[in-house]
Order: sequence, then structure tokens, then C-alpha cells
Amino acid sequence: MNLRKTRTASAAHGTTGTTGPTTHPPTEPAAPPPGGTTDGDRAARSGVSRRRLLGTAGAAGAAGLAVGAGGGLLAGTGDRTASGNPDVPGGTAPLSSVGATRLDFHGPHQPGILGPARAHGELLALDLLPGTGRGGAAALLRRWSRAAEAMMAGEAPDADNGVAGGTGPSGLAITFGFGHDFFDAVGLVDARPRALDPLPEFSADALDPERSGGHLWIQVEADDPTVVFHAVRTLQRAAADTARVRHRTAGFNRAPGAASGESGPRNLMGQIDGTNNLRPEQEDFADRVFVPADGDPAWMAGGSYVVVRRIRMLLDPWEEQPLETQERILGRRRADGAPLTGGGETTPVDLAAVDERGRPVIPADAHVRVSAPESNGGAAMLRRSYSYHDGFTGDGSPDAGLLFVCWQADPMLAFVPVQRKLDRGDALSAFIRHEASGLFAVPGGAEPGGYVGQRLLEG
Ligand SMILES: C=CC1=C(C)c2cc3[nH]c(cc4nc(cc5[nH]c(cc1n2)c(C)c5CCC(=O)O)C(CCC(=O)O)=C4C)c(C)c3C=C
Ligand SMILES: [Fe+2]
Repeated sequence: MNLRKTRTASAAHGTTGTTGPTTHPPTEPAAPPPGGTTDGDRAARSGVSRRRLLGTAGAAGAAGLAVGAGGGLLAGTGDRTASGNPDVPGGTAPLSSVGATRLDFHGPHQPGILGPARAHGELLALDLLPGTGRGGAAALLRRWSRAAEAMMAGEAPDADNGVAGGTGPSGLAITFGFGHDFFDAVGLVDARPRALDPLPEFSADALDPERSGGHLWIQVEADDPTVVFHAVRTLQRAAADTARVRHRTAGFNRAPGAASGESGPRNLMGQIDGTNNLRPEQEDFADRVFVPADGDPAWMAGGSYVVVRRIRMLLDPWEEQPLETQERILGRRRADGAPLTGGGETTPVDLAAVDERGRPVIPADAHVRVSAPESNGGAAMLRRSYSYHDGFTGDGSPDAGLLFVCWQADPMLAFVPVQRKLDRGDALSAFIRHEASGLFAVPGGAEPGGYVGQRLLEG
């Protein structure tokens, strides 16, 4: 693999960090694809009345389409009248593109990995209650998958509480994963992937075990916060008697339509984040992110491993730094995200460039140098993170930072070597603290009529 070529090609296509409301791949097309799923098709399948669909058809057309989890394209209808709340005027007013965006629960990969991270996200870890066993876990995943499928389609789940009544699916994506200790809990130790071996300890780690790990992991994201709450609450209720929430963090990203510029979203340090991410159009993208069809273990085919790190930003000392210092710590300009070696946000970083005195223009300890594939034997991951803000601590400093989420086919070839390097030599380290950690196996997408993890639990 030629990394330099890959990075240049990505920039040459004009896709790095400049498309859509975020810089995450893939983007949403502006027009329906030939042969895309029609509102009528879906109405026939779901039993939703055509009259109701017509109430939102104009909005769906204007809003364009959403990218399905497996690359399928679905017209958004935003119809949530199935929630059955007669007080809600759902279906009478057209939904905007925010509400109408609908993703497919089914596909080769689970939703919530590809495509843009949504404006609101919650990451939860749950532990199975003692005695649940494999059968209980399978029943839970079946219930969860059924509820996720309905809610992502903008339909009411079983025993709905009506909280999302009148709201469109809003890009809702729900993703499920299994942690290392899940396999002990359900007696499936032999099926545990080697890739779930605990992450090594890093010297700068300050991890809180209460907010780390977990048997099961759920990512819920959407462009509407009530839709996220509704989904989280529905899944938590469906887990009663089977699993308890161990920890949960809410995150956010820029809302669709909030910025007029073309550059990507900013993190809470003010930096444009996500520019040099892996892109689906890169030749080796799928190999890097997903377990291949003949991968090991077989039940993980089409799946991916997610590493989640709650990284607190030490914003008081950070904001005291002069702009020039902040930019040398990162290696990019704050205003436009351009590398210190010049050009615009999508211009490739020139790690070899030196100034008139022969010193590297991108400092030796700059974050983008230390984390780059060129500095890590080619290691790379798909980053898809959220900001978080959980208030202020006793001394007045913000409890805020990055819910760093990254996806890869093998953490030992992606997150681990890069984090090892960052741990030793990243100038940003003085301004961040890793406070919680998780590593989960996220199986491929469920087949229609099936559920996530079925191959593991019934294999
Ligand atoms: C182990 C992997 C990484 C961690 C942890 C991490 C934390 C972290 N990053 C930022 C902000 C930025 N990171 C940027 C680039 C970047 N970061 C990583 C990896 C980790 N970051 C990689 C692989 C890269 C790409 C390097 C390259 O090839 O150029 C950037 C620049 C814009 C971009 O390319 O996304 C920013 C900004 C923070 C604030 C943070 C912890 C809180
Ligand atoms: Fe980074």
C-alpha cells in the first residue's frame, strides 16, 4: 500500500474534509438514485398508509435521500404516526431533511459506522445480570434488533411510550457490540475474538473502571435529541431483567445546517477535526475497517472493532496558550485547518518540509505528525467521534472533551500502535486526559428477520 499516494488521491478528489456538514464518510447524495426505494414500496411493506406518506412526500423529495447502513439508498418519509399518539400532529406538516433522513438497519455492516456522525449521540455499556446466559442474551439481542429496526424506520417499537411521536427518524442509527467479558458471562469463551484482548495500558491513562468496559455496548445517534432519548429509553426498557446500564455518556456534533462554510466540524479545542480520516473511496478502506467475509472468527464477518476513549480536554491551560503554540501542538492552523506547511484544509501535510534553519515545519511532537500513518508503519483507523460536556468540576474547569470513537478491522494494527506513539510523544498529551476506555466487537449487520449477533449466539 502506498500511503502517500492514498492520501494525495483522497485530497485530489476534493473529498477530504470539505463535503457535507461533517467530514466523515460517506456523504449523503442530493438526489434519489435510479431504482431507489420509494415511499409506496415501503408503505406496502410496513403497512403505513399511503395517505400518511403523501403528507410528507414533498419534504422527503426536497430533503433528498439518506445513505443506508449497507450503502442502500432510502427515501426519507419521516412518518412516525405509527407511534399512535393522537395528540401529535405528525404527518400534517412536511419534515425538513433533518427529520426525514432515514437509514437502513439491515445491510452488510451495522449502521452508525459509515456516514456522518449525527448531531446527538449516546454511548452506553451494559452488564448482563447474573444467570442471564446465552439464551437470555440471544433473546435480548432479538428484542433490541427488532426495536432498532422499527425506530430507525420511523415506526413505533413494541410497547411504545410515545416520546418520539410526530418526529421523523432524523438519521437515527443504532449499533450493538460485545465486550471482552460478555463471552465469559454467556459461556462462549471459545468464540471470543483475539482482537478483544484487553488494550495495553498507556502511561498517561487515568482510566475510571466504572466508566470503562461492559458486556454490551450500544451507540445511539440521530440529529434530534428526543429521538435519541426515545431510542435509548426503549432499549433500556427492553433490557430490564436481563442487563443493567453500567455507564452512559452523551455526545454531540455540529447540527446539520448550522454552518455555512465548507470545512469540517470543530472539536471543543476549536480545531477542525476529521480532515485526514480514512475515506470509503480509498482502495484499502474496507480492509482497514471491516473484518473480511472469510475473517476469523466467522461470526465477525462484515463486522468491525470499536475503540472508545473518553478523553477530557484540559481547556483552561489549553485556552491560555497563544494561537501559534496551539497550532504548533496540532500541526494545523486553527482558522481553516490547513497544515502548517501551507495550502488549504485538504492540502496533504508535508511532513518532510523544513524551514530556513532546517527545522521541521510540522514539529516533531505535533499531533498530526505523531498520529499519521507514515509515523506508524501505515496504521490507520476510521475516526467517528463526538464532543461531550458534563458540566464543571469543583474548581470550575469544564468536564468536557472528546468521546473518541474509532473503527478498525484489528485494533492491534490501528488504534494500539498509534496510541502507543501518541502516549510517548504527542505535544497534545499535556492538554488531554484519557479517563475511560472500551473495546467492543461489533458484528456485521443483521439480516432481515434476524438479529445482531445471531451467528455468535446461535452458531
Ligand atoms: C489513537 C488515535 C488518536 C487519538 C486518541 C486522538 C485524539 C485526539 N485528536 C484530536 C484532534 C485532532 N486529531 C487530528 C488528526 C488525527 N488524529 C489521529 C488519531 C488520534 N487522535 C489521527 C490518525 C489523525 C490524522 C493524522 C494524519 O494522518 O494527518 C486532527 C487534525 C485533523 C484531522 O485530520 O482529523 C485534530 C484536530 C484531539 C483533540 C484528541 C483528543 C482529545
Ligand atoms: Fe487526533
